[in-house]
Amino acid sequence: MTSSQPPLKIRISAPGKVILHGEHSVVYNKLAVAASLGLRTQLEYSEEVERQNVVALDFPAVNMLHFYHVQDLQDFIDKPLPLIKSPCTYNFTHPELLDHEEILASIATFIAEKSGSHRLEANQQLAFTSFLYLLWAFLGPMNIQLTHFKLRVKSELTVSAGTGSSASFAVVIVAFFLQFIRLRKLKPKDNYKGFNITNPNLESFDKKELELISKWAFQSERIIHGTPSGVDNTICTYGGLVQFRKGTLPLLIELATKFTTILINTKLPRDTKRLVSMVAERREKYKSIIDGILNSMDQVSTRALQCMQKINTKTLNDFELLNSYETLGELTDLNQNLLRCLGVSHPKLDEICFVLSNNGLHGKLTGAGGGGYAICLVPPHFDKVVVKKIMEELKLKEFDAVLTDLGGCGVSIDSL
Ligand SMILES: Nc1ncnc2c1ncn2[C@@H]1O[C@H](COP(=O)(O)OP(=O)(O)O)[C@@H](O)[C@H]1O
Ligand SMILES: C[C@@](O)(CCOP(=O)(O)O)CC(=O)O
Repeated sequence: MTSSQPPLKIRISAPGKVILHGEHSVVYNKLAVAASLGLRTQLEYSEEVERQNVVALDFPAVNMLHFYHVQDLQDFIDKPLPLIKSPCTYNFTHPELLDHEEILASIATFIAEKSGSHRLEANQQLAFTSFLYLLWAFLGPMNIQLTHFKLRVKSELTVSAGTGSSASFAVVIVAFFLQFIRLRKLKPKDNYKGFNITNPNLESFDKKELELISKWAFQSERIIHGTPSGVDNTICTYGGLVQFRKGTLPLLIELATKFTTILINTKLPRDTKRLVSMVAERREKYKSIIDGILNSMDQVSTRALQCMQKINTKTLNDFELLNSYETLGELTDLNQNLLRCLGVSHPKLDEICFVLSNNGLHGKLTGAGGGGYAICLVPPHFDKVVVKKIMEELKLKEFDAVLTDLGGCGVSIDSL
């Protein structure tokens, strides 16, 4: 991205996530329990490209391969960054100082002017807006002359299905800008605040950097979701198992035990923003009733977390293990019914849960609902032949079903 230095290559990846308990209620400060997935989003940045003066943005998950003139992007990031305080107080460690709405308005104008011939679809527009937002926020205040590059972000996750594709996308882009600044040893322009990078290890991010990545990915989630709770960007940054309550520090739990799940895709698209605002409308109309449901969800998350933590200690005997999984199954049924009361289930999700319960397992939707994925924990003692049979039955009903373990590692800098 900068001239006069050897071409750079960077690879970053981040996991997707599942919410085990607490979707929707987490928006109202209730407890959520989420885990990362083995499925990841991968970013590849390369300055070894054939076309000079051209920036290629390749986001295959949303069918977007666009080319822009380097100078157009340079002019864009050289504009004064809209801030709520003076530039001398800002650098990339202060996302809270951005004038979010003003930046989005400038980006919308830029996209309208420069994307003339490419008519962007809604999912492409959101991805591109998020990229430009982060590009400007990180590199706008830096002394930098952009040159040609190619940025490709591919993903093993299904987009818009509740497994955190947007947070995972945001995390790799943010982590990339941070890594780029570290490798290029960029310095701020005179009118912006200086900063110190204290982590000497260029192959991983330290605690402070991870905090920053999660914070910035939250900004991107605001663009894509409107009013995110913050659970998705947290789990996609840190990986493992996360106990999350809005406004408090997330508690990270390292998984010592294998938690196997079946993930079942209804293949029905859904819109998180719409589902979250639908719950808000329902709450407005039936406040005390919905608050009762949200409080029950908080209790479900608390009990489920206790159970998982017990299992994670690896000290339970067979009987205790069986009991803990039985409780987890009952809590899953309870939560699915509560989510149904909130209006975020779907007949296809209910059908999946019915197939599972008919065969001795328990399922619930995961993420915003309305379609997307259902999740089902498989106890270690559960008959593998029955699991196979269930998966075949689900496939016959045209659902996609995969077995996967929870707890992939968080954002990582991958070797080239
Ligand atoms: N790999 C990706 N590449 C580009 N954009 C992505 C990618 N993954 C997600 N997005 C963006 O995030 C949006 C999906 O967000 P959302 O509906 O919250 O789904 P999810 O529940 O999977 O996070 C897409 O419309 C797109 O704008
Ligand atoms: C419904 C909600 O709790 C989870 C949304 O998850 P997803 O977008 O479906 O991955 C919203 C949020 O936490 O911001």
